[in-house]
Amino acid sequence: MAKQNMAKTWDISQTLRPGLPVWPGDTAFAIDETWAIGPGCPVKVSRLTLSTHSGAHADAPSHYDKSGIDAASVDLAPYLGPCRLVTAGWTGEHVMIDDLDWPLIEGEQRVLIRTYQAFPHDVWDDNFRALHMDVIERLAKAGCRLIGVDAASLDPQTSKTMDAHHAVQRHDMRILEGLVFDGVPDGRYELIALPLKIAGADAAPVRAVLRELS
Ligand SMILES: Nc1ccccc1C(=O)C[C@H](N)C(=O)O
Ligand SMILES: [Zn+2]
Ligand SMILES: [Zn+2]
Repeated sequence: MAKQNMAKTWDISQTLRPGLPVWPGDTAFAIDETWAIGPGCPVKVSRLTLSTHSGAHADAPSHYDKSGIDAASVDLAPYLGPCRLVTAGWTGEHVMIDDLDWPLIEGEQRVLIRTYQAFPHDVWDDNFRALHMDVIERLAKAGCRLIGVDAASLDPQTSKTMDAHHAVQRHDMRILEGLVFDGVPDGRYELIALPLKIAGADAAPVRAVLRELS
């Protein structure tokens, strides 16, 4: 039988590992052995300790909305389907409306925004580029249901008002953060990034993948 051509895929997830850069003060990633293979024990089993916002993850509405639903309750449709990866300019605390190519974005239900030329895998970046809330409003008007970023948050690290998250809340959009776009060309892909089904969680890790559209 002819060898089936497999569609090209890109893993856009961070590796969850000890030393993973996390939000200042948040829970460090740890993995510990509960059992080890040896005499009388046929298996290795480990225990994970991690923040809900570790690595590539999906915020649940409960992260920014006191009456918001948890990660186990979100509909999966936004996290699975065609998306557009675009690159914002490289300067400024916020990605502004003029930093994005709106004719490419118009009509896209899932929009991924690259702010890093090279993802900071091994250091925490206090100055990641946030999205101006006007960008969220314009994305919602353009039909966007899910926003994905390579930054650690949609809002600046020092934000107390969480303007971008609350604009997302107003339009009931969904969020992916901590994605890694290095080596992935701008363009249209199939996004696969399903949040783990964790009851009560304000966010959940995802194994985020982009697949060539057939
Ligand atoms: N771990 C945290 C602890 C406190 C405040 C924010 C965070 C974040 O990680 C930011 C989050 N990813 C966000 O959705 O904005
Ligand atoms: Zn988050
Ligand atoms: Zn967030």
